[in-house]
Amino acid sequence: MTTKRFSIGYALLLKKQKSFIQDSLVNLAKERGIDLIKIDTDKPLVDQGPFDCVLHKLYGEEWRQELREYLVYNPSAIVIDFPDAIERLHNRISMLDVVAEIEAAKDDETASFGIPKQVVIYEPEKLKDAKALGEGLKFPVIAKPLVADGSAKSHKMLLIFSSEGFEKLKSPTVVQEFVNHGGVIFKVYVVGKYVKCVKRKSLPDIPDEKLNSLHGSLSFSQVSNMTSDERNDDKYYKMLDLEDAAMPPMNLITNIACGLRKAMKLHLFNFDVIRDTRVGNRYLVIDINYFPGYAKMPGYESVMTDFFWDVLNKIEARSFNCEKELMKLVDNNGGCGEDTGSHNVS
Ligand SMILES: O=P(O)(O)O[C@@H]1[C@@H](OP(=O)(O)O)[C@H](OP(=O)(O)O)[C@H](O)[C@H](OP(=O)(O)O)[C@H]1OP(=O)(O)O
Ligand SMILES: Nc1ncnc2c1ncn2[C@@H]1O[C@H](COP(=O)(O)OP(=O)(O)O)[C@@H](O)[C@H]1O
Ligand SMILES: [Mg+2]
Ligand SMILES: [Mg+2]
Repeated sequence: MTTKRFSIGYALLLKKQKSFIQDSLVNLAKERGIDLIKIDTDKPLVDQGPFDCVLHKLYGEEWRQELREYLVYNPSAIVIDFPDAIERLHNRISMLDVVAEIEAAKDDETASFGIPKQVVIYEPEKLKDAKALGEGLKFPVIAKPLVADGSAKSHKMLLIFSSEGFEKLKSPTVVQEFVNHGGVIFKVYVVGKYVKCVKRKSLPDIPDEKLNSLHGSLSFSQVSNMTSDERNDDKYYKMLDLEDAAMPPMNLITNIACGLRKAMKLHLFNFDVIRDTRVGNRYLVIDINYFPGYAKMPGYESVMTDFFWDVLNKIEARSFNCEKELMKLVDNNGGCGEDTGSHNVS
């Protein structure tokens, strides 16, 4: 008896291909009857395959059209994930708005979650002092580029201690309250129903007493991805032991992960969480990333292969079908319809 083989076409930037498409993943998937095949982005997608599934981290209207056309000619194919759903993660305001959508229903008695106070500034050059930021925001703050499109620029942040620090801001920016969190962030990787939380080093706390002596701003980028050499240069990181940091309650993390997954209609993402040390049992979501660096997740090969298998064997089918319905609605009406199918997924 021959068992059916499946094919997954992947369209990823070279950097992502190098980190994600490792031999260990390709071989494990192959053993489970799944062939991972590179999509040639210089050729029309419809001329390639046929693929049972398309996995991608590419953006832009042209690519969206290619996916649409592919589904017209291959109506049974599955696209992970739908570009319209990914899009909200390219803006640091719409990205975190979704947390409020799931907030009320999911707090439990022992811990709560939310997002830090933040405002969006479209013309930062006109910003003179913190009062213009409105009620409730106080120094220090972090300025983050509004656009989170994966470019190096979109990861460049400024930690601002006083009004002079605003002088450096140029493009539309989210100004977010810096929350002391013990120098540790929790990265929660979501792959379909699978949820994995890991600890990473973050920015050090800024004690109130120290704030008076700090002025202007300090720039930084992708702290949690710093190499150990970079960190070893810094005495704060030498002192900080990740092992000592307590993990957040797993039921809270799983609730947030499931809530986000359903609300965003996405299957592949991670989110960064910090523990507000002023409160202790309050957790703040600060960042959500589409298709993050899964290869850094322990045992990523089997997690991804299990997910692919579930998708291809239609265990995850209803939520994907829902996205296809949405795609039709977008085609016909230029807008999104109601979510009808993703709530069956736990
Ligand atoms: O490259 P990696 O493995 O560090 O993964 C990056 C992610 O790191 P993480 O898994 O959260 O530690 C990274 O997460 P952060 O934004 O640094 O929290 C992003 O997801 C990044 O993608 P993009 O630049 O926003 O498109 C991810 O980059 P790409 O691999 O998608 O280019
Ligand atoms: N509100 C905040 N309070 C304290 N630290 C923060 C806050 N927001 C971000 N950080 C720190 O800055 C880092 C980068 O911010 P993040 O929003 O995750 O951007 P990126 O998309 O570049 O990862 C985080 O990993 C964390 O170390
Ligand atoms: Mg982040
Ligand atoms: Mg990010």
